[in-house]
Amino acid sequence: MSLFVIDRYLGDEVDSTEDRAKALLEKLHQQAKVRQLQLKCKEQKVKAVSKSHSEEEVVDTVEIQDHSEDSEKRKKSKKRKKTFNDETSVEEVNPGLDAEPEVDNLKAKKPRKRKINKDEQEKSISQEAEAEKKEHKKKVSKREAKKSSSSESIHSEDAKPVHKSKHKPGDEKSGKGSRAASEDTKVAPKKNESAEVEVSTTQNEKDGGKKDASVDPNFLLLGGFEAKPVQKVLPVLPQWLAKPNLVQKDIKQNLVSIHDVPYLKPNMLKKMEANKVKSFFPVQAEVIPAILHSCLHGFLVGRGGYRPNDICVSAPTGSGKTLAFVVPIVQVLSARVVCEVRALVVLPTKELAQQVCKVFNVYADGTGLKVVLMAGHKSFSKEQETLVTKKSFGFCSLADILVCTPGRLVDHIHKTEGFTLKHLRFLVIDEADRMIDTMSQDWLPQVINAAYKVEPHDQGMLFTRKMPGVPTAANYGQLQLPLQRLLFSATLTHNPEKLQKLGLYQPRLFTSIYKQPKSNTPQDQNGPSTSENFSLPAGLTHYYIPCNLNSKPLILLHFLLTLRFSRVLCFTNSRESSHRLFLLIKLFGGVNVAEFSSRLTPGERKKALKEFEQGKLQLLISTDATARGIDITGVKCVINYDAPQYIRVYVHRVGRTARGGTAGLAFTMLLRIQEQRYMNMMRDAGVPKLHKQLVLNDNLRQYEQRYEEVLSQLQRVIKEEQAQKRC
Ligand SMILES: Nc1ncnc2c1ncn2[C@@H]1O[C@H](COP(=O)(O)OP(=O)(O)OP(=O)(O)O)[C@@H](O)[C@H]1O
Repeated sequence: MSLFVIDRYLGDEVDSTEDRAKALLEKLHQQAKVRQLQLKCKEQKVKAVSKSHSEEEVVDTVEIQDHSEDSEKRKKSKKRKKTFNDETSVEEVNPGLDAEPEVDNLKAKKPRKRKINKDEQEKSISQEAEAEKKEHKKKVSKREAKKSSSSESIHSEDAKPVHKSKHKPGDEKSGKGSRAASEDTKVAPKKNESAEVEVSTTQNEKDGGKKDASVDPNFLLLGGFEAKPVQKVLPVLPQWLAKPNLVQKDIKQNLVSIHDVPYLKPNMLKKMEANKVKSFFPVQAEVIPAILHSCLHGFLVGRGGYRPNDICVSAPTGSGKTLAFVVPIVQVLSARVVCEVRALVVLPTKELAQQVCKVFNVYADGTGLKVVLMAGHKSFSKEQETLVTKKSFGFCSLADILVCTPGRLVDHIHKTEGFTLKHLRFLVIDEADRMIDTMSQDWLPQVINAAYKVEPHDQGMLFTRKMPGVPTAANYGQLQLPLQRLLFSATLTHNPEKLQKLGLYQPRLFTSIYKQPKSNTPQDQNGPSTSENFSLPAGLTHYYIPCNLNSKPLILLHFLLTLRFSRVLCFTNSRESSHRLFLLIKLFGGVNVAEFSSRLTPGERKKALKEFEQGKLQLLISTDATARGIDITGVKCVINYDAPQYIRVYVHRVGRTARGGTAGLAFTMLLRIQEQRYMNMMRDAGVPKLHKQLVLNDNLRQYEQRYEEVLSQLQRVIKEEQAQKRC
């Protein structure tokens, strides 16, 4: 019989956990022992009856186990074999009874059993056997029902091993352990187990698996592997971008007396008054003290690991950003003893570099500071001469403040002997968004490498600068010069990915583009959006003029000749278009006009700008070369003869008027086909309402005849120019 048991077990060995099998076997073992005790007390006849019952029971039990162990796939067969070999000593098995109570019963009944007669014994045994049989049948039917049930019953099967795996192997050896093991299949799980059970059960219910009535409530239900809705990941801006320092847009309403701005020295205040600057514009009132504060503890040495915050400024065109860096740099550097390049200002164009250099010269006058322009306006060798000089003891710098374009700067870094940026304290990047776009030229990493370059003879020197790394005591134990980056633009990107290219250190953002969060949603709490959203001068009024290709030049002539607009800056999208329009207006006559584009030599461009500024020209026709940063006083009106393709271009073009808190007009000529796209672009960028300016055909008729004549002349002139070019 026992051999049969073993064979059946081995043959049908299937999935269940080791623990569960052990516990079950332990239970069977106990029951067999009890049975043995009982059998010893019984007569031979009774034994035979009992044996026949037991045989039936064993078959049942084996069947039950076959069912229950269908899921025992992970059990190792070796171990299993061993366990069942041990079991071979069990002659009879009665799996339906709980072991322990039976033993107790037996102990109590033993003395009495001797007295009861054979019939009574037989009766009681057959009753017992019947009861056992019924109980087994019940269990078998339950298990079968469970097996046939859906995924829920699979979960319940899975649950059992989890529950049982909590047993300590040692416990199973003792009787107590065996009871614990047997009880464990029915008793509610311990604290953390119950959590698992509850979660899985509720999940199961949630998942729509209606609880099968046939499932034993004592079994664990695990599972709930249903796909859950994936939460959308919202972009979160870094704190410095999400919560910037707000700069007021309206200049006139927010002027701050120069005496109310902290950290300014009397010398500087005097100089400002001498230049008729009595109040600071909002951006200056915010940024100047911030830069000066970062230099309070000496501009040369970063003590105890001190490294100043980098500063980013995004303020409208004409809001005074230039003075916001010129004033603090000049004040701080005027305390220097030895002339070294301590401030480097990088700008995208020659004209801009010249303009900024001029402002530095005004404020550095009388301080002993040397301001040098390096933008390709002189030959390379002449620039080298203005940068360094060779003395008996080595090279000496001739510049404290260097204003340059990136191309020329990189050339000098590599080719000018004795030129060093090792003492650089301020790196100013004006028109920073444009400069980020030109980062593909790799100029910034080259500047940074030059600033942190350590030459052999520098080793062990007091202020040798190391490339900033992890802030440790060792890294900051040494005194060194801090390098601070200052970024300025009217259209500075708020895109952290782009700004990351600049390797900013704990930056502070000063901006006039800031939307207060409307709600508590995470999107709104992120502060300004990273989408292209710009602020424009408060004094600027925007118009658009619906037109067609033929009426465009006539409308311009109407503005100049009839409406008598003066100091008009007119933008086209290409230098060819610029030149053609310039020739047309010139041939038409009656307007003082000049052009500004890369067709002209730097000298011709300079002359054109100067004459326009002096009011000698009524109209300056330009490409986007003058769109950025150029500060021409008195520009009353900007006309976009060709509609700009990008919002940044629009912002910079129209920003040539309404500067420094003054009023200005911006007109854009739009073909019917361009209108919708243009309006969408303006709306998305948060540009204030555009006014429609209609020009009646009647007003243009007076120019039509002359215009026809000029067109034929224009063809001829252009042909001549092309012929000259070929020669
Ligand atoms: N505090 C001030 N008081 C009077 N005028 C000022 C003051 N600050 C700047 N300005 C004048 O305002 C004009 C615009 O200044 P600036 O060129 O610095 O503007 P910006 O912000 O750099 O413009 P853009 O973005 O176009 O380069 C200049 O003519 C400048 O002289």
